[in-house]
Amino acid sequence: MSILQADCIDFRYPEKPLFSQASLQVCSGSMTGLLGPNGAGKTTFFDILCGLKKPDNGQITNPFTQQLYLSQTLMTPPALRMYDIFKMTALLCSPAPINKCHIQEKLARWSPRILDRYNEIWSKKSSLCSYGEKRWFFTVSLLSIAADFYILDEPTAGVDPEFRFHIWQCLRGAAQDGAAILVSSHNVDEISENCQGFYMISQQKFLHFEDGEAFKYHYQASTLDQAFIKAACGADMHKSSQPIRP
Ligand SMILES: Nc1ncnc2c1ncn2[C@@H]1O[C@H](COP(=O)(O)OP(=O)(O)OP(=O)(O)O)[C@@H](O)[C@H]1O
Repeated sequence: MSILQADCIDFRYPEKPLFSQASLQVCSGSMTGLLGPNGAGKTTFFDILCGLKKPDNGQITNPFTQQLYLSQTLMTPPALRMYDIFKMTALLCSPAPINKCHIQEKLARWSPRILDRYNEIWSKKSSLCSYGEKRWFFTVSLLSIAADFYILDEPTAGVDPEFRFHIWQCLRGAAQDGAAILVSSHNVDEISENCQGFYMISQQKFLHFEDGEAFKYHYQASTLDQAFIKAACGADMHKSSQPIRP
């Protein structure tokens, strides 16, 4: 098993410290979640992992050789069709030529009921696609490009429940095929249901939880959202047993 290891990462913007001695692991063949309130630093951390930003201190050991990063915002040239945009993306980031049959073969294994809609969006002009359609189309297309490490920044944001389901099916399929997946979301339910463990950014650290129950237990919360709010407020359950009421 290959493991990406981020050790004791410190990072600050001039006006804002984000990480202090923050550590995290991502293993091949599994999905790891990253949760954190708005502005906690999820995107910044992904940028650090991809070498787009340098940490002030700490070390990243990354054994993966082919990594793909789906950023939070998608901008597509309105005049182009979705397949043209995907082909340009694949030219830039796929180690081998990739065609539609190749993508369909993977989607048929991972989440077959997505295929009809995928084919429909494939030939649609980008200007005629909704944001949610673009989001799920590029997420599942990216997963069909061969890589050993996928980083996805809020892939399900703005996507309806049916296509959120397909996205998670495809993520699960890619992990079962051996990839390491690191995925962020604000939806604690979907992260805890789908990931094999997750990290919550709290007090500039990455706190690891095996599952949603452990998360609720740690924050003495009755719901996952309540646990999230307590973590976001920086409740330190080792120092205080005072519950923070959302
Ligand atoms: N280049 C920059 N210079 C200064 N501050 C920045 C810069 N980029 C981001 N920030 C600030 O750093 C903080 C973390 O931003 P980041 O986008 O990493 O958070 P996030 O956890 O991904 O947020 P969200 O959940 O809203 O997407 C924010 O307060 C943001 O305003």
